Amino acid sequence: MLSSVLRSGLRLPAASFRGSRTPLRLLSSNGFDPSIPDEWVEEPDETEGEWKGCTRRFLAPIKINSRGADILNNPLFNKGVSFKLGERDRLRFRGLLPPRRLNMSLQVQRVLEEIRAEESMIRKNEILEDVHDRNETLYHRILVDHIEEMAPIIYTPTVGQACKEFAQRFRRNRGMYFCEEDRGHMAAMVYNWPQKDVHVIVVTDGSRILGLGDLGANGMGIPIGKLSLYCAAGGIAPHRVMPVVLDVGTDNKELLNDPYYLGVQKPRLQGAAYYHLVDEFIQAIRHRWPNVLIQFEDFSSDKAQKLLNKYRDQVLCFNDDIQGTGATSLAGVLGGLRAKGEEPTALGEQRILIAGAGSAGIGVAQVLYQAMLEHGRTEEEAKECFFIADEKGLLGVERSHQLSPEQAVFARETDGGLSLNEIVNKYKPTMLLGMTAVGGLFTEKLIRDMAKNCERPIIFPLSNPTTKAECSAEQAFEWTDGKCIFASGSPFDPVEMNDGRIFYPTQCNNMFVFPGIGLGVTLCGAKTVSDRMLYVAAEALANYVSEEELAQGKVFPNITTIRDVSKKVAVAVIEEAIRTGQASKLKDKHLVDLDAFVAKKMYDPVYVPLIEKRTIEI
Ligand SMILES: NC(=O)C1=CN([C@@H]2O[C@H](COP(=O)(O)OP(=O)(O)OC[C@H]3O[C@@H](n4cnc5c(N)ncnc54)[C@H](O)[C@@H]3O)[C@@H](O)[C@H]2O)C=CC1
Ligand SMILES: CC(=O)C(=O)O
Ligand SMILES: [Mg+2]
Repeated sequence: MLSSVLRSGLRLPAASFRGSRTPLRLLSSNGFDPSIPDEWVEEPDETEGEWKGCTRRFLAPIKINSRGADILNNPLFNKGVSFKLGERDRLRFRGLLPPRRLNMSLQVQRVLEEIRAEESMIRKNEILEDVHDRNETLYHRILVDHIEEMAPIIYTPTVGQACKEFAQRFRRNRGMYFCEEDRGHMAAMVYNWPQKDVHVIVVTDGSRILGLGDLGANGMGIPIGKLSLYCAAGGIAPHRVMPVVLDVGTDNKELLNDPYYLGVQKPRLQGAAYYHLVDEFIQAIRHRWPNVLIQFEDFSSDKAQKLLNKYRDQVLCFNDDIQGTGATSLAGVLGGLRAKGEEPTALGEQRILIAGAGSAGIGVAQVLYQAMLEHGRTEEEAKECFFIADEKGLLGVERSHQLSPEQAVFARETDGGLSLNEIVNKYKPTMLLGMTAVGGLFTEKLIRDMAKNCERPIIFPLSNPTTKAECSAEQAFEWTDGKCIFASGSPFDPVEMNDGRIFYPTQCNNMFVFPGIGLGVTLCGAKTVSDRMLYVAAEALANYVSEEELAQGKVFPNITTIRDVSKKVAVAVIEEAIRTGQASKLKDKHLVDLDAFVAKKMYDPVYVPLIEKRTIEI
C-alpha cells in the first residue's frame, strides 16, 4: 500500500514515517484534533536497529493464546508501558495503559534509578523481583546489561536474606511445591505448570540453604535466584525454567512456630518416605518433560550425595553444590597455579587443606582428585595431597565407620583429629579452601601461618553468604601482606592496603559453570551429565582468564563476562557430548561453527512483536 502510494508520486506528510518528530494532524469535522503528538507514542525503538553496537536481527512475532488485560498480567509477555500503540490496538488493551510509551532503555533507566536510590540490599532485591513478577523481559535485560551490580542483589549474598524472609515477603506464585500430601498426584500436578517446554529445573528441599541451614520452603528463593542466572547468564529462555521446592517439612524450630511460615509445619520426612517422595517427583517431571535437566541444589549432605549417586546415570541431572562447586574450584585452583607460574600438572604436587567435609568440601576434593588422575598421578599419590577437616578435625581412618564412602576416600592414615592450626603447622599446605559455613573460621594466626610456610598460598573462603565467609578479602590480603591468591564464594570489594597497593578479589562461585553446563546439555540433547563434562567446563572457565587478569591476582573472570563464559562452557560441554556420542539433538550443520550455534540459541531479552493466535487462524 505504502509503496503504491509512493509510486503514484503522492507525497505523504513526514510524520507518517516512524521516528518523525512532526505530529500528524487529523482534524475532525468539528475542528477537534483527535491525534496525540507522534513522539508520545513512538519513542525510537532500540530493539530495531542497534543495541550497544550489535545489529538486531529480524524479530519473528510470537503467537500467543491470550489477549487484552491477560497479556498485561502475564510477565512473560508483558512489556508494560513499552507496548506500541499499534500493538495495544492489535492485542485489544488500548486504553488500559497510560498513553505515553517508554522504550526499553528508558524503562531500564527508571528501574536502575529506583534501585540505586535504595540503601538496603533487600529493598533493591524487592524492587527487582517486582519487575521479575511484572515483566520478565525487562528484568532479564537489566540483569544481562548490569550483571555485576545486580548479581549480589538477586543472588549471594542478598538471596540468603530473601530466603529467610521469604514468607513475610511473599507476593505471588513462582515455581512449584511438592509435599507428602501430593504423593500419588505428582504426575498430574506437573501439568498445572503453564509452560509446555521446560528445559531446566532447579530443585531444593530447603535443608541447607547457602550456609544458613534448614530454611524449609523458604528455600524457594534459591531455585529462583539460580534460574535467573540460567536465563541472564546462560541464555535459557525464562519460559523454559521451573523452580521447585520439595517441601518435606522442616526441623527449624523457628519456622515450625512461625504463624506466617508458608511451608509444611511438620518435622522433616526421613528414610524411605523421603526417598519415595523424591522419586515420584523425578518420575513425574520426566513423564512430562523427558529431556529436562534437573539441578539438585542445597540439599543437606546426608541426602545430596545419595540422590546424586542414585540418579546421575539414569537422568539428566547434576548436583550444583557437589559437582558445580568442584568444577569451579578446579578452575580457580588451576588459575592460581598459572598465576604462580606453575603448570597444571603441578596440581598433583599441592598440599590441599579443605575445611568442611560436606557436599561442597567433598565435591571439590573429588573434582581436584579426578583432575590429578587426568594429569597422570596414581590414586595413592593423589589422595596424599588432601587434608580434609570438619569440626572434629582432620578426617582420619579411625573415624571411617562414621564417614560416608565419599569422605572415607580422603581419610588419612595418621594424624586424624588434628586441628586446622596443627595441620597448617605440620603439613604446610599450599592451599586453604573453606566450605564450613562458619564465618570467621580462618583466624589471623591460621592465615599468617599459611603465608609463613608458602610463598603464595591459595586462600578460598567459599562459604556463602558473606556473613559465613571463613575470612574476608581484606583479612586475607592484610595477613599475608598481599601475597595470597584469593577468591571467595560471595563478592568482596577490591582492597586497598595502607601502602596504596590495590588487590582485586574474584568470585569462586558455581554460577560460573552451572548456566553453561545447562545450556550445553540441553542444546545437544545429552542424556546424562558426565564427570568429563564437568572437567571440560572447569578447563573452559580456567582458560577464560587472561594473563593480565592473572598478573593482578584474578583467578576468575570478571562477572561482566559471564554470558560469554557460559557460552564457552556450553561449547566445551557439547564437544564432550559429541566425543562420547551423547549429542543426539545436533545436526551436521550445527557442527560447522559450534560457537555461532550456541550464541544464536542464547536467549536475548528484547521485546518481540506479539500477535494473537486466533487472529492468525481465522
Ligand atoms: N562458592 C560456592 O560456589 C559454593 C559455596 N558453598 C558454601 O559452602 C558451605 C558449605 O556447604 P555444604 O558443604 O553443602 O554444607 P555442609 O553442611 O554439608 O558442610 C559443612 C561442613 O563443614 C564442617 N564444619 C562445621 N564446622 C566446622 C569447623 N568449625 N571446622 C571445620 N569444619 C567444620 C561440617 O562438619 C561439614 O562437614 C556453605 O556455606 C555453602 O554456601 C556451597 C556450594 C557452592
Ligand atoms: C553457591 C551455592 O550454591 C551455595 O552456596 O550453596
Ligand atoms: Mg548451592
